[in-house]
Amino acid sequence: MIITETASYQSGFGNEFASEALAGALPEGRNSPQRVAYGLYAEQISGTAFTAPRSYNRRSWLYRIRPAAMHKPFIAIDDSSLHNRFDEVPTNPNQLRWDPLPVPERPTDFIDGLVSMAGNGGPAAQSGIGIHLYAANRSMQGRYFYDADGELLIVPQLGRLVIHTELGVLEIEPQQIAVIPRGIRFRVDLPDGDARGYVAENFGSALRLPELGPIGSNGLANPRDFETPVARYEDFEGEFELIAKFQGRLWRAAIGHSPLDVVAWHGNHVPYRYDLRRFNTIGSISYDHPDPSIFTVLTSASETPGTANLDFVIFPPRWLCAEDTFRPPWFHRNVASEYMGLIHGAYDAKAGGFVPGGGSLHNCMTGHGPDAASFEKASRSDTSQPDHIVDTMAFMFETRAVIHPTRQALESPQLQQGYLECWQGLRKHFDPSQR
Ligand SMILES: O=C(O)Cc1cc(O)ccc1O
Ligand SMILES: [Fe+2]
Repeated sequence: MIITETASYQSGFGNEFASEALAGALPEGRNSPQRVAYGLYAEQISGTAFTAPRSYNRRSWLYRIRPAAMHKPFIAIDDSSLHNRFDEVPTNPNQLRWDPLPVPERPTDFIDGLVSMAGNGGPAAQSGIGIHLYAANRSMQGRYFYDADGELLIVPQLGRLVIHTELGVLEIEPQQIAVIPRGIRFRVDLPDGDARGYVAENFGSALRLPELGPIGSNGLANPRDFETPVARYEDFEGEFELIAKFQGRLWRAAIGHSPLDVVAWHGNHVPYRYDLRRFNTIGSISYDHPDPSIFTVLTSASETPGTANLDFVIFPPRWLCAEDTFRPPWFHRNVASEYMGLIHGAYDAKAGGFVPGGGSLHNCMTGHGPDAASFEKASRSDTSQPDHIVDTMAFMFETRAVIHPTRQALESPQLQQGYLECWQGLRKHFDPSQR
């Protein structure tokens, strides 16, 4: 079943939201009255320690038809391509690049279509990230999912997703993103049939907006452009399945009703969406290419100040006008590790080979930068004229720890064999007699 009604949203990032699908379902003046209106059950979901500082604390109160505890036992699923085994094969320092996953031919829903490519840390330590791809062609039917291991940042590249969550419905298309908090149950419909994209599974602290420092009180991703759904509930009974991701593997339990039965809720542990085309890009208007941290949409802090567990960074359309400057990304090595994907168009540091739906991995201290063709072009361009970079939307999952590719990523037919060739044509220009 595909539901195409338009979803409704509340605007803002990290707010204390409140929403009810039935008037009067939200208790007034307390969270857990002796009896909740309409015969609902009250249930709290905590996304941070009870005692986390107020500015970090995340929790929501849900008023639902049945409590989350009502389901049959979980049984392990052994053959899933979604997992967190980041130690299966030695991690090599090579520059790696993959072609897009093909959209499957046999019926595959969002959960079955997930393939783990790489990651670091893990759910037990509650730090690090998983990097997964999905390629799917049908809606989840009678199946619901939650991830106890981390928050999910979903970045579609092909096809729309209609994400029905406990707290309401999020619709996203390529160039929009959705974040589903740890533990929140959901199912995904694919209104266009074919769908493909990227998922960062964040085991660490919840994503939040970066500090703006000297930029001031506005800019980058503006808080009011984040949208959280209004309450909407399903009152369905049937022989359904609840899939949990717990400690790196999938578990299945029978459930006799839809767990998306929350009639009203309030709190700040909430799903949200954001349109990357709304990003207010800030860059150099004098000289030099700045560090890519200026493109941070969302960040998951680690215990070390300024050193993120995960930065979600985008490279949107923008003007380049820095003078006497090599304008594309410079050659560099980074103590942090960089997984990149391409949502739309082309990336200005790569003339070929990095295609929408594909991915690249440049790990800690691995040299990378523009390919030979992009270097030659940009080092000769007329920098007295501005360049309008259009038709592009690349992104990076940048993380402080090395990103380990999974066995299935390294054995994948999509792994490009000749990626390093893109730098072999860089010519020696050095001539000590010519300044
Ligand atoms: O490697 C990349 O293409 C990502 C990147 C972009 C940029 O503008 C500066 C540094 C960086 O790592
Ligand atoms: Fe880089």
